[in-house]
Amino acid sequence: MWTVRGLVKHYPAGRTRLRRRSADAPGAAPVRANDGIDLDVRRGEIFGLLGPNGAGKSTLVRQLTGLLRPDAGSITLLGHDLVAHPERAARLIGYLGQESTALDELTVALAAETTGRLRGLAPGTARAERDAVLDELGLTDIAQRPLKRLSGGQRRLACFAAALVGERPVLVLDEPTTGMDPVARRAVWAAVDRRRAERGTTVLLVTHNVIEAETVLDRVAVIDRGKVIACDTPAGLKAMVDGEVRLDLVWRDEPPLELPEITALREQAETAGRRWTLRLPQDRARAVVASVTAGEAFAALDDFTLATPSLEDVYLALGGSQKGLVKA
Ligand SMILES: Nc1ncnc2c1ncn2[C@@H]1O[C@H](COP(=O)(O)OP(=O)(O)OP(=O)(O)O)[C@@H](O)[C@H]1O
Repeated sequence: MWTVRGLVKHYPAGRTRLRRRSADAPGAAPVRANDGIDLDVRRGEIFGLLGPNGAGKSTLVRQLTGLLRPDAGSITLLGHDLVAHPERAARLIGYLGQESTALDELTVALAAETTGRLRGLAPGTARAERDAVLDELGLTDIAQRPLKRLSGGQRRLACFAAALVGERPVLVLDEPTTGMDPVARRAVWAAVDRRRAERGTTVLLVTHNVIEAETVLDRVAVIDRGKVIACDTPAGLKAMVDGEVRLDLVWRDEPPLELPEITALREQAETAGRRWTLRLPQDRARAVVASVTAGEAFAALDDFTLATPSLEDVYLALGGSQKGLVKA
């Protein structure tokens, strides 16, 4: 129902956000933010875009929602050509972007009601939908507070509520749960599930949060440097690194490098301060745990954890260009 083929988007050199210094150099190349993206999102699915900072996710989403014109490629949503008719996206998609500045001056109730009115609801219907959605998300008590006086998580939830008013068949959520507490997160996923079950709503979700991605997504496209480097169910992707485990060792102070087994481990470890992360076959991990917990090294160890692979490990196994997915 949502088909994307050969999508390309360049930003001119010199207007780059993250690479400003190199882009200012004379002759700097334009940024190829999306570099030939193909996607097929099915009706009723919760489809994720996962990738590190600067991978090109927001650029892709802005094109998919008709806000940014691609340099090349095609986008069709529910039979509509969104490259030729980007204005049609607003009738098909409820979009929650990363920023809420447009709604910040309004109260929670007015933000929801106004969104409903802008989407063509009659005044009475907009008010009724507003009340229902605020109640569903537990926002009734703060309905009369302006968004700019709320905490980051509350503001995010209020914007999510507004995006739900005036039902659209597709929801695009760009990191919807950032800053939310667990109660608010659960309310978001319950609201998404309900719409999918009752109306077959399709959801495109941009996320950095690996745990959330693994629990809520039906399928996920891993994006790196403007390309889709893998696309499958979370379980399908994780099967690629089956048999590997992640071992984290946290040293109290300095690692005991006088011990040869520890020096050998350092070669394979990714280090971040006192933490060493190793990705190892299961039996090798067991042997390493046995040696660091039984021997002299144990006294120097503050903590250790063994974990099954996550989508982060999949990203690294696929040759991802960054050290990981986690937002800096
Ligand atoms: N308006 C812009 N002008 C110039 N370059 C841009 C612009 N927006 C993004 N870029 C560049 O395009 C690339 C992709 O950025 P994009 O924001 O799409 O990534 P992202 O995956 O959404 O990152 P994040 O997770 O940080 O939001 C980056 O190199 C970025 O610096």
